[in-house]
Amino acid sequence: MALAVRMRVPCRALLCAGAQLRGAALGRPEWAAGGGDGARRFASLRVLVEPGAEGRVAVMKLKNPPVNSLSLDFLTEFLISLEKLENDKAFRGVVITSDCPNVFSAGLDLREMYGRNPGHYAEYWKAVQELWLRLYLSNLVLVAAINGSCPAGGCLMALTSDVRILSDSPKSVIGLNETLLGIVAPFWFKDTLVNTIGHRASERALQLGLLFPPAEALQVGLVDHVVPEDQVQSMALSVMAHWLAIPDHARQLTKAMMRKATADRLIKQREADIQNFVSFISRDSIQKSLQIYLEKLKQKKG
Ligand SMILES: CC/C=C\C/C=C\CCC/C=C/CC(=O)SCCNC(=O)CCNC(=O)[C@H](O)C(C)(C)COP(=O)(O)OP(=O)(O)OC[C@H]1O[C@@H](n2cnc3c(N)ncnc32)[C@H](O)[C@@H]1OP(=O)(O)O
Repeated sequence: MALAVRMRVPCRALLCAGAQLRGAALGRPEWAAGGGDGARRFASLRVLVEPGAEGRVAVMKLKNPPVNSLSLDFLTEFLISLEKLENDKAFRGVVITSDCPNVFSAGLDLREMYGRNPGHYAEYWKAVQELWLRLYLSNLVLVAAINGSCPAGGCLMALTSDVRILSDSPKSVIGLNETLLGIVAPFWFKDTLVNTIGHRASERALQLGLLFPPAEALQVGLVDHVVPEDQVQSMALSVMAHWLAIPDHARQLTKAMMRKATADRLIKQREADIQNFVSFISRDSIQKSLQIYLEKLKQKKG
């Protein structure tokens, strides 16, 4: 069954309309409701949304195999799902987790940033900005249940949550590793990290492109809890219950007070940030770095 998606904000409507057009062009239904409580359970190709046990909490499962890279299609579907949850007053909190084994998200999809044209880079970057803004300023309580590797854009996504739970596994490394790819984390990635772990720790982590293993991630404050893999989800729900005990209006105003100035920095210069990205990513030297990195990823297998 196709579900209608109502949009409140014009620029979001444009982004989402784009996704529906892309979906239609590919000849597939964009949304399917399922289960007895179909109004509350919905899925797109790449994002599965299930109500949590108590109904006030939804669990969003990222399912863009093999590594949940943040492709344009994925971002668009994720944003539509989030919008639906924000608009449904029954939901007060969302747990974000991965449906792909051992990987929370591999971050931005390198194929969206390599060998494309400037128009594509601009469209892609706008969607990345939108993801960050919508998550960072969300009125919902967001808990990231990080059940695997969480580099770069995956880490950024997790950093927008109110709480981060990381699985205690050697694969579960987390950090902004952009410099290792020969690229530079944008200022709003950096701001989000600084707001979480402070200036000095961020400077070191960003310059060295550090990917922190669980114990170090906990120590530096990048995550709030490290638990065995099979307890990530239950821990996320238990932390969520704690946060939901606070009246929404007071918590939401406090969250906005803490985060608005950071978000406003990007909002005020969104277009310039897109142009920066397009000219940076289009440079021959950057394209070369991305090519080498992609080749390294492929060679890892052979
Ligand atoms: C002055 C400056 C101004 C402006 C700057 C503006 C912008 C620049 C900054 C842009 C910001 C970028 C942030 C990012 O998120 S970049 C992405 C960084 N991500 C990574 O480094 C992670 C790479 N992946 C991995 O390390 C591993 O894949 C991972 C540990 C996640 C999982 O390992 P696993 O062994 O399970 O899988 P693999 O065999 O490695 O991968 C499976 C296939 O998936 C492909 N892959 C992996 N990651 C990505 C990705 N991010 N995008 C696209 N594709 C990816 C990989 O190549 C394999 O493909 P196949 O070989 O099967 O075809």
